[in-house]
Amino acid sequence: MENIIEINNLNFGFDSQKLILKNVNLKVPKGSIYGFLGANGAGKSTTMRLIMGLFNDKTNSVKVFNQNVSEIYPKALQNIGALIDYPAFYDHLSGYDNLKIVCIIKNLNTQTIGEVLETVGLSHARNIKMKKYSLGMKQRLAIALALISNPELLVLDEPVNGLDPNGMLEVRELLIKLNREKGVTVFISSHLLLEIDKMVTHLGIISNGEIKFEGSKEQLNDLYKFQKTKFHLNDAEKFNDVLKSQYETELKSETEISVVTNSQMEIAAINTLLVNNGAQIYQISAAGGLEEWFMEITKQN
Ligand SMILES: Nc1ncnc2c1ncn2[C@@H]1O[C@H](COP(=O)(O)OP(=O)(O)OP(=O)(O)O)[C@@H](O)[C@H]1O
Repeated sequence: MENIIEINNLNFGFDSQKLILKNVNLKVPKGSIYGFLGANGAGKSTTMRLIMGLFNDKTNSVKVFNQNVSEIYPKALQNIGALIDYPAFYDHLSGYDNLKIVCIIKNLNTQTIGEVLETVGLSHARNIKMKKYSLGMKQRLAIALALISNPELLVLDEPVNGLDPNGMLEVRELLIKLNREKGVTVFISSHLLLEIDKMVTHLGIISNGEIKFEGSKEQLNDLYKFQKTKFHLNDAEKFNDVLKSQYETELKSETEISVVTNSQMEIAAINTLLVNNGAQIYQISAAGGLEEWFMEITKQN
């Protein structure tokens, strides 16, 4: 599959004393919605700025559209819509007029404004002054701004930050629509795993400047799904002794054991072993799931 963004062995720091990004490798397939996840300060914005050529990568480790970043800008900016910092809008002007100003400055056709406002669901508010826009509407106008040159790639840094669940839903539905209907590749950063998980096809997880996971959604699901399984049962201490020679276990309470498991078959085998040893099983459940797993791998250390 063709990659629209590719980063190979990137090391980057603002001074020679401290690396902010450490041996970062990242591949954003064309046509994907790629979620770039990490806690505050993990290095997401720095990576995005390097992709956009806003920070200088002297090592030529970052490629966009198969070319070194240092060679493609500013021309390639026509083909990339970016939302890195929240854009400065004029509050006393309408959404339409704000976009018009940008079109004039960038020498773009103002006729596309109507279509872009339609895409982001703001046609009804095109003549309303921005000061009356909700946060969700402002965010969608910011995305409209990124879309104005009809780009192939969208690079969005925390576009759902500060939005309420409704605003997040609006932005999510918009991005999925752009991806499905217009084939736009979306590279989106966030620290909100559960929100991002609802829209992405691919994920990269960064922690403390290092990529901890990269792959498709399916690969991610396979990875965390069977990691730990909780067995709720009688006399957990006794049955923990039964399991611990064969499995990696943790005694959680008098009635709970957590076991590292790698497949459904293994969960069934443990269950049989426990029952054959006289255990009464009350409940079997996955420990934590995606969010717990994410917290674990993004723990700053
Ligand atoms: N211009 C800069 N000069 C020096 N250090 C910086 C600069 N920009 C960012 N950093 C540092 O780089 C590290 C990564 O920051 P970055 O903004 O990339 O993280 P982030 O994952 O985007 O986090 P957040 O969600 O908080 O924006 C942080 O320790 C930050 O303090």
